[in-house]
Amino acid sequence: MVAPIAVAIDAPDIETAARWASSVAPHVSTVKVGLELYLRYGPDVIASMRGANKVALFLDLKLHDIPATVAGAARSVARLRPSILTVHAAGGRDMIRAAVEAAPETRIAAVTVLTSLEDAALEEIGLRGPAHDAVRRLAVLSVEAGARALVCSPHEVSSLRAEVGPDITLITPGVRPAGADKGDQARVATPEEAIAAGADLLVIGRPITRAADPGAAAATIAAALRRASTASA
Ligand SMILES: O=C(O)c1cc(=O)[nH]c(=O)n1[C@@H]1O[C@H](COP(=O)(O)O)[C@@H](O)[C@H]1O
Repeated sequence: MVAPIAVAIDAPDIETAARWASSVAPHVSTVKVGLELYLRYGPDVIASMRGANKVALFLDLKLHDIPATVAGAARSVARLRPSILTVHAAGGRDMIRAAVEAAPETRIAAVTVLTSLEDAALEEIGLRGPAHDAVRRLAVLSVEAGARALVCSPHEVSSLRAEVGPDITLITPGVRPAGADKGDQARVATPEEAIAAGADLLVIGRPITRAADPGAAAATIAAALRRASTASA
């Protein structure tokens, strides 16, 4: 059984991306293409990720603009049939709704507060914190605007679940196996903690892609999640 993990394929070139995708694909449900690859290669990178891999495609463009522009952008990429497309919740209610209406076949995921930000950073940019409250505010607004998925850190998952119910997909980056380098992530937890908190899909990049063998790293995390779910059953 594949694990509910979206591997962030943040690779510098399409050859590396294709190699990482095919090595992790047997172990995970999803691969995520973000700005680094999409801005360089556009739709070609999506085709290359799909290739022979039977994985869902998560397109992480974090759209954030006026509603008409976001609607146009969402319409442009909807024809690529990504299973998930991200927008920034901070773009506001009308912008989120515009994306949802423009891409009805795609699950629009609203990014609440980036997992790289902690409370001091929120204060600096003038977003009323603490992070936990800002995430809740943005999540409620996003769901009211029609978003069916939310991106938050593992720290906010259990309270968001209580707030938005079982039908909204909760996606958490900021995931680090015990002992792994946090890098630029601020609000982090282990894969087991994120799933126990109620996350539906874990976004994991560098702990897998920067390992000597990305396929083995993905398999190890997937096995740890299976063990944790058997132990809690
Ligand atoms: O939307 C995202 O996927 C996202 C939102 C967020 O708040 N934090 C965050 O790290 N991400 C993405 O998740 C991935 C995390 O990668 P690693 O830090 O390497 O595991 C990157 O591709 C980020 O762009």
